[in-house]
Amino acid sequence: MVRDGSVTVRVPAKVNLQLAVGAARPDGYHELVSVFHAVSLHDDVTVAPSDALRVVVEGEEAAGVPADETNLAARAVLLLAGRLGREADVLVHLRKGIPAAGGMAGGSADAAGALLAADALWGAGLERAELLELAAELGSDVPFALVGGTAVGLGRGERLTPALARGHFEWVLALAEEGLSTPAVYAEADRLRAGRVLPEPRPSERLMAALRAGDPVALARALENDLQPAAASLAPGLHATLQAGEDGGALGGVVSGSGPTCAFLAADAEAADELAGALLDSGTCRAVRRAHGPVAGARVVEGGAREGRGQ
Ligand SMILES: C[C@](O)(CO)[C@H](O)COP(=O)(O)OP(=O)(O)OC[C@H]1O[C@@H](n2ccc(N)nc2=O)[C@H](O)[C@@H]1O
Ligand SMILES: Nc1ncnc2c1ncn2[C@@H]1O[C@H](COP(=O)(O)OP(=O)(O)OP(=O)(O)O)[C@@H](O)[C@H]1O
Repeated sequence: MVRDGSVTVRVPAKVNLQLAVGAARPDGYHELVSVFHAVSLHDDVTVAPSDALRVVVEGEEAAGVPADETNLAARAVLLLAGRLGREADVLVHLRKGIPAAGGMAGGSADAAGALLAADALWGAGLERAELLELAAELGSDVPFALVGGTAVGLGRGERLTPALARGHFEWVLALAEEGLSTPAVYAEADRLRAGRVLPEPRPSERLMAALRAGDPVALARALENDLQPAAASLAPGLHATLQAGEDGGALGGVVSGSGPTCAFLAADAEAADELAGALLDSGTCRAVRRAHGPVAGARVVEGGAREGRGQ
């Protein structure tokens, strides 16, 4: 939905190629090494002048997304307006293609998109570093949605360094019937690992080498996620989905972030199409999406004077 004076930003979903989770910190967050990878599944966030802050949510993945001030995109607009000392009098329109509570950072993507769109609409001209700082206040995954590509996140995931990566990867995403709550999955991981001495999370050398080489076979073998046992403990159907991906010819598969979406790597576009069909036929998921990565972070696609600003 585009109207006069509006700005639309496209924001990608993410898959975590590696998610190494350390011990819980005193602030309740876990120390991470998160290798983020932006994929072509996306949301479109449109911000337009209005008499008050309003939220409208549409699109094939709109179910379960709040259309009020608790929406992360609305919180982003309120945060930026507060920083600028102005009213947040805009209509925020979300077209959701990223599943909610799916482990693909859909809410974070919308927050990043709303920040960039409102910045452009209001002509605020924030520096990239300022936008990244506001993004980190909104959530650990929000800075990456601005940056995109493939990047390593440290700390609680918000301190980003671009990864040396080449090539283009074909993904098949298996979407689950029910979402999973991110805090609940971290809490389940703590419960499952109670009493164990946890090593400090470190970037996987073989994953980094696979990315540098642009080698999908090596990348598929290196996918790892410390939250996977916790996600599968809360959603036991994930075992069958992962097995169906393997049986359907995936090079490798992993639960994305806190789940329950499963991400499978395919050798090429043709293999990905076949795998998508096999996963759908398996009856182990609600829906299947094809995607490729890496793609750019949040970028203005309509309206606004500074297209591509987020990259
Ligand atoms: C699972 C991931 O998606 C992987 O990228 C992220 O770690 C989650 O990022 P997010 O949804 O942006 O998370 P936030 O909104 O910052 O935090 C939500 C909740 O997740 C848990 N959380 C999040 C990040 C982190 N490093 N440790 C945590 O324990 C905390 O319970 C926190 O209260
Ligand atoms: N714009 C939004 N899109 C989706 N969910 C939102 C949004 N704003 C708030 N929410 C709420 O946040 C919850 C988590 O949503 P989100 O889609 O970000 O989860 P996620 O993809 O699992 O997150 P992550 O991968 O960052 O852990 C939803 O269940 C919903 O109630």
